[in-house]
Formats: sequence, structure tokens, C-alpha cells
Amino acid sequence: MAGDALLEVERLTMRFGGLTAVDDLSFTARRGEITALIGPNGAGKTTVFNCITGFYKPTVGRITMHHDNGERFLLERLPDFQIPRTAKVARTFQNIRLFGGMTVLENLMVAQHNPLMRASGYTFGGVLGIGGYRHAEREAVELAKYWLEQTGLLARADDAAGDLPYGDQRRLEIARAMCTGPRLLCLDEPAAGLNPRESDELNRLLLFIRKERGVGILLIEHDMSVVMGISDHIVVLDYGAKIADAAPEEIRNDPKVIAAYLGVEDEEVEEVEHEIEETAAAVSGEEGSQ
Ligand SMILES: Nc1ncnc2c1ncn2[C@@H]1O[C@H](COP(=O)(O)OP(=O)(O)OP(=O)(O)O)[C@@H](O)[C@H]1O
Repeated sequence: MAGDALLEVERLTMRFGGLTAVDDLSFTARRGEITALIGPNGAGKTTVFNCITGFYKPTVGRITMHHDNGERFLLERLPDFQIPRTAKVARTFQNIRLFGGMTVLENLMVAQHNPLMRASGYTFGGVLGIGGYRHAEREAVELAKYWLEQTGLLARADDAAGDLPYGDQRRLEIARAMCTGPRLLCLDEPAAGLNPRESDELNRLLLFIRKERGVGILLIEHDMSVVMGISDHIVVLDYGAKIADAAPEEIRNDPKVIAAYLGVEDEEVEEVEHEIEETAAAVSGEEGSQ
């Protein structure tokens, strides 16, 4: 059900030699919600993502993924390739990692390599076009088209991914992650480098994904218009430790957060707050009119 715990991070600590990048961090991301992880540069956000998605094994701590059928997966114990496949956690990266020479549609087909391989019986089933494989391939194309439509990229399906404008490439990465059928989608700075129109399209896409059955989103983002506009819940890190964990309205007024994260002069705080309020009002107005 929406609002149930989806990802539980408990007492997570990650040390690199003498540096504690993440320090005794606990938080919960819920099903059907957008949780943002924010903090100044070097606060430890990407390290948290790397622990969740198996790139790093935490020094200490437990990371539990809950599926709605009651199954639980301890991510720190799973081999990293099992985290997307079995625990159903997908991620995107700060820098775009598409196959630029492949078409947009091919990028989404590659994302579905595992089920297609299974359907081919890990043999020449695909080449021979056996019935089960053909059916699986049709389903994979349908799923790819569905996400291309949701990301507004259907008309570009046959173009090389590397030829798309930057904002389209960012949305294609999200479409690719969605094609793996995740229950938790981890996005590392999806709004980085986007212009205001593209950032708006991203907000709409993420709100749509939130509505998808059982999917939760965990988001690292510096763009406050995205964070404050669409998050249900925000966790703030500073020097690896959690300094706040609350709804956007509370975070916005938390002096600890303003001091640590925004790091701006008093007169600028007011200006930033005003900008955030305007964006949040525009997004909720659009949501209401849909
Ligand atoms: N593999 C590593 N080896 C050593 N130190 C690391 C490693 N990965 C991250 N760090 C250090 O851990 C700290 C947290 O880095 P991290 O990239 O998680 O921060 P961040 O909050 O994601 O920053 P940004 O917003 O700039 O992306 C930094 O001091 C960084 O230098």
C-alpha cells in the first residue's frame, strides 16, 4: 500500500580510511512517495546511493527493501547484480550513461536483456524465434513504447540516443530504469543541467511515476524547485550525518538546513524561499488541473 515502508536504512555508516562519508544514518523511504536526499556538496548523498545499489558494501548498517508481497531483501548482503534484478531497485547516475550510438528504443530493449535472455532459454531461442521468446520480445517492445510515450520520446524511438537534446537524454535514462520494473527508483541529480522547461517536464514525469503501483522514488537533487515542488519527504545530510528528516514545509523553515545546505546570507535566504514557494505553487496548480 502507498505509504508503507519500502526502503529502510538503519544505522548506515561508510568509512573510507579515516574519512566517515556516511555517519550512523537511518531513514525510511515509503511506497508511492518521493523521498529526497539533500545536503551540501560532499555531504555523503552519492555514497548512500552507492551503498543502496551495491556499489559499496557499508562499513556498518542494514538496508532493507520491502516488497508488497511481504518479501524482504537485505541489500548489503546481496551481490550487486541481484539488487536491480531481485530486490527491484533501479538507479540513474549523475552523468548520463546511455548507449549513444544505439537508438532510443534499443536502449530500452537492452534494459530488458535479463527477461529476454530467460525467455530464450539462454540458448539460440532468440535467433530461432521460438514462441516464448517472440512473446517476451513483443512484451518488451510494448513496455518500451509505454515508457517512451510517458517521457514524450515516442517520436524519437528510431533516433540515436546520443542525438537527443540533453533534457530528453535525462528522461530516456529514467525510461530505461523504469523498463527494468523497479519498485524503488533511485535518481542521482536528474535535474542537473536542465533548463526550467525541462525541469518542469521532469517534475511531471516523476509525479506520474509516483502514481505507478508500488513505485517509490529516492532522489538526490540540488535543484530546490524540484525538491520542494514534488517531494513528500526530505532527508538532509551534512558531513555524512542526518540533520533533518521531515516534510518539505518543515525543512524549508529549518534554520539548521538553511545554514548547512543553502549556505547563503540572511537576505538571500528570503529570496530563495520566495522562489521555492512560487515553484511549489505552480506545480501543485498543474497537478490539480490534471
Ligand atoms: N570511493 C571513495 N574513496 C574515498 N573517499 C570517497 C569515495 N567516495 C566518496 N568519498 C568521499 O566521501 C565524501 C562524500 O562524498 P559523496 O560523493 O557521497 O558526497 P555527495 O553528497 O554526493 O556530494 P555531491 O553533491 O558533490 O555529489 C566526500 O568527502 C568524498 O570525497
